[in-house]
Amino acid sequence: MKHRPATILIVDDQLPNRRLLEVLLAPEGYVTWSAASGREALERIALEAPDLILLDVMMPDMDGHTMARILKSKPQTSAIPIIMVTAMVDRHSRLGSLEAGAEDVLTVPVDRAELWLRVRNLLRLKAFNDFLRDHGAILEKQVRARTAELQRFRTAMDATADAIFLIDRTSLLFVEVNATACSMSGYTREELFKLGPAALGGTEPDAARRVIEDVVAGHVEHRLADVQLRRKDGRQVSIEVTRTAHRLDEHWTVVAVARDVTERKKAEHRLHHLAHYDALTSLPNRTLFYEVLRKTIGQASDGRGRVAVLIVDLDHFKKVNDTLGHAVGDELLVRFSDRLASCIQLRDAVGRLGGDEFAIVLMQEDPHDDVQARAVSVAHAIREALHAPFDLRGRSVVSTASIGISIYPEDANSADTLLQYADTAMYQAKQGGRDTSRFFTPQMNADALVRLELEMALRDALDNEEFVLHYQPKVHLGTGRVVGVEALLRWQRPGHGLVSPADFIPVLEECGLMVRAGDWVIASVCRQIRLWRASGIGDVQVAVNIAQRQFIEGDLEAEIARVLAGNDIPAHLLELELTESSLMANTAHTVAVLQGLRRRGLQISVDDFGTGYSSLAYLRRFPVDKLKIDIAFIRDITSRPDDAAITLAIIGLAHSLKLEVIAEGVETAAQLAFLQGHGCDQIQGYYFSRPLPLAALEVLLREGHALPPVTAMATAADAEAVALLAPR
Ligand SMILES: Nc1nc2c(ncn2[C@@H]2O[C@H](COP(=O)(O)OP(=O)(O)OP(=O)(O)O)[C@@H](O)[C@H]2O)c(=O)[nH]1
Repeated sequence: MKHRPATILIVDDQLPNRRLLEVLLAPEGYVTWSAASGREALERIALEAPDLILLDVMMPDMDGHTMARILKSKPQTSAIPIIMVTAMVDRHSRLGSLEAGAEDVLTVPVDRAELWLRVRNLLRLKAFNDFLRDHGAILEKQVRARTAELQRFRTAMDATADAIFLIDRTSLLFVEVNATACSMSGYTREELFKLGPAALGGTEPDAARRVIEDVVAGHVEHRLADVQLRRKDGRQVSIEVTRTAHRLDEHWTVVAVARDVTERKKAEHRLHHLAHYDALTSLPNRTLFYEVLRKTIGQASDGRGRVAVLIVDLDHFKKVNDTLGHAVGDELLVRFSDRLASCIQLRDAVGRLGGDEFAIVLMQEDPHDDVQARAVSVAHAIREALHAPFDLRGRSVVSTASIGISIYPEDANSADTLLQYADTAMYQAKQGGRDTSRFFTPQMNADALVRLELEMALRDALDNEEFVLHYQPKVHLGTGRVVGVEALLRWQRPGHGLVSPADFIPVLEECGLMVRAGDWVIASVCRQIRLWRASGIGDVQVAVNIAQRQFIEGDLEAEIARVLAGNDIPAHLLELELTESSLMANTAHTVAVLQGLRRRGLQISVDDFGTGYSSLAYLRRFPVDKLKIDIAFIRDITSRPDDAAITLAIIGLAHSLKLEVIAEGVETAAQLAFLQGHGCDQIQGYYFSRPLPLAALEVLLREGHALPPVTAMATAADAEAVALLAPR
């Protein structure tokens, strides 16, 4: 760029002086302006400022000093360098010039070289100062622009509805946040700067670091993530986050933009609910029920389980609508759906398919669970539940239902077909006169009939005193003597003889009669103990089996206390046997009940031990006196090393916990010898005695049958030779 020549204003009242200076400066290429007085000079400067002023000190209207002071006092002119030109050479005069603001003083006659040098130096100084001033102004402008830009950026950041968090990769701390981040999290900016994503996400720092590293590596860039943000007040906010990584020099920063989606999630949830649940009954609608059925079938197909589908349709529902009105009809549907739900278990599902048609899916929980039998029980329970009239706005309404049942996999493999077949079966139930149920498969209908008869007969059995108790002795291996008996429930079914417990106990459980039957057993046993004490037989300890339901329903402890007191017998004569699995279920409550019973002096033993998953540590928590080794281990104890090892482990475990051990199902002398040889305390089994009816047991007790003492039974071969029931 070509520089413009410097402009120099010469101020002197003497024309020759001005001319002389112009002439002297001309060779240097400067542009010179002239003024004959201070006033004229000021006017000229006001038009355009020169780069330098050569100023005469002595002038008539305004002397040089005055003019210099004026120029230096104004910001527009203070930077113009002034050289005073004076004939006065004394120190006082020079200092006066400098004091007035002049940068330099030249004395006349002017030396050409000195003039050039001084002018040049001052012009250079001025140029440098101008540059500094201009540069400062530019910098200042840039800073102002940058600040404004940042301010705009921050305003924009703060104005967005999304929360923005800048996270430092190394420290995992927030280094910048916007206003929404503060309002969303409930923290101030300063508080947030001490936190990082782990604190807000409620995760471990390692997990947060993995996420940040993934973002930096580009694995999750721009992907939306649904996360829960934990506010300062502890509330959770559902947010949707996008994260991007940015690198500046060696530093990585991750920008997380979070949007509060709580309202959207709620709306989605509401929509989902509307789309999947029936508005009247709040039950799953056809769509959701179909999904549940499909999933249940999927699970069953993995585990080779069975599934039952029941379609339940109210009979003549239209009449209710027509006679009592639609609103009453609606109310009946709601109340009926409540009763339906009470007929199934937690793991089952019920839905409303539409109108007065409902559906139920029953799932098999374990291999012993018979879904087909349960379907019969549930259908029966639904019909029973409908026996009580509905009180609908003061009107008593009785209703019945027709039920159709299909079974996976016997009838079909798909949800559609199963529903269709259950519907067909339901239609057959309607055809069959309503208020009944039908399976899709004829054979299943026959089975259902048998099962229903069994259920009905069992209900009568309790009222008609058809149950009896048999007793199997328990023998102490140290003394060989009978130390107690186990009471076993038997059913003397009229016209059928003695029914196997395996056939009726599960039905008792399924149709909810187990607690009543259990109470009957406890009452009968206690009465029997009292009778034995009154007779010559004396004290006999009797073990009764307690079902899991007896712990859950009713007040077992109070019931037992009442019966013991009613018969005036000591508590230690009653022993309770629980299976390992019922002990493990519902632990807190079970432990409390057992502790109460044990404080009263009852003996507690764990039945079928070894078939569950009890660990030593777990067992310690239960108040237990005895472990009964399951028959499954005893059966092959002398031929299968595994069973022998488990039996030995149980004996060792029991003794280390100061518990007694009893082996059940001992049938041979070899089994007996093994158990005796390894310190088992008691046995029970056919080897000594089968379960006996009361009269036979009383003979055995009176005659004092016993096993020979342990020393006489050293080996298995010896044991075989020992008389089975040697009289004492
Ligand atoms: N109150 C009420 N009625 C409904 C609703 N949805 C359907 N309905 C009525 O329920 C009745 C269903 O009738 P159906 O099941 O075909 O016949 P039904 O009278 O029950 O006779 P059967 O099923 O053959 O024993 C129809 O009258 C429908 O209008 C509802 O949400 N509320």
